[in-house]
Amino acid sequence: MSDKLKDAKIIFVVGGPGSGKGTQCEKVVAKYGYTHLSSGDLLRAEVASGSERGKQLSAIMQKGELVPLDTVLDMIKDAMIAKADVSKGFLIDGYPREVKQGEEFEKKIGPPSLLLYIDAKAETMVKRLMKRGETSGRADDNEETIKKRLDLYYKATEPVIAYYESRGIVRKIDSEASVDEVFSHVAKAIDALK
Ligand SMILES: Nc1nc2c(ncn2[C@@H]2O[C@H](COP(=O)(O)OP(=O)(O)OP(=O)(O)O)[C@@H](O)[C@H]2O)c(=O)[nH]1
Ligand SMILES: O=c1ccn([C@@H]2O[C@H](COP(=O)(O)OP(=O)(O)O)[C@@H](O)[C@H]2O)c(=O)[nH]1
Ligand SMILES: [Mg+2]
Repeated sequence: MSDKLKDAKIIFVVGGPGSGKGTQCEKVVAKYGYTHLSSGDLLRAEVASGSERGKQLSAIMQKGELVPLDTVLDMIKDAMIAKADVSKGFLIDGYPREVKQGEEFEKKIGPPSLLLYIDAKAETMVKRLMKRGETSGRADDNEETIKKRLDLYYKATEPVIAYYESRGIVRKIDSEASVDEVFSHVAKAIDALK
């Protein structure tokens, strides 16, 4: 476990593609001043840098597959350490994507105190992502890749929720309602932490 991060408050934000993780995290940042780290955003920043590693990542993400665990975890850890002294807490958005990622995170960084499970119907997620794709410029917001991301979510990521449920830290948030309505439930879950 990392020393600098040993007392850090950690919240995992897990949900399908387009469930609204990023949207809710922004609102948490505004209200609570937490540090928002989206594993997908970190990876996209690496791609945008044009580095050799970024090129490899881009190919994987374009297919909707998962990049190697160590790559993502190192990026998250570096970003957390950079903020450790000033952060009130960390929102880890879009990670863990599979149980193994959660286990490795805890070994290298520490345990989460809450897992926000942002839940929407598959149909809703597809609709939102197709709409977002009109303006997002994200190479993976297209019908074919969305389908693969969804399949992988159900196969690899849903088991993550069951894994943490047994530890009693999962709060399931229905994200079919309006953004503000959903946020009221997110805020309740965070307030209960203190
Ligand atoms: N009605 C409604 N729409 C939402 C809500 N949250 C997000 N959306 C819409 O759904 C789209 C996807 O939301 P994001 O926050 O980008 O979803 P995400 O879970 O971060 O998805 P990835 O970036 O693919 O990880 C956005 O463009 C929003 O317009 C919500 O609570 N209610
Ligand atoms: O821990 C992660 C997070 C993201 N990704 C890759 O980045 C893409 C976009 O992830 P993001 O969380 O932004 O979007 P979502 O999964 O919600 O579509 C995924 O499809 C994966 O290819 C990954 O491999 N590991
Ligand atoms: Mg996102």
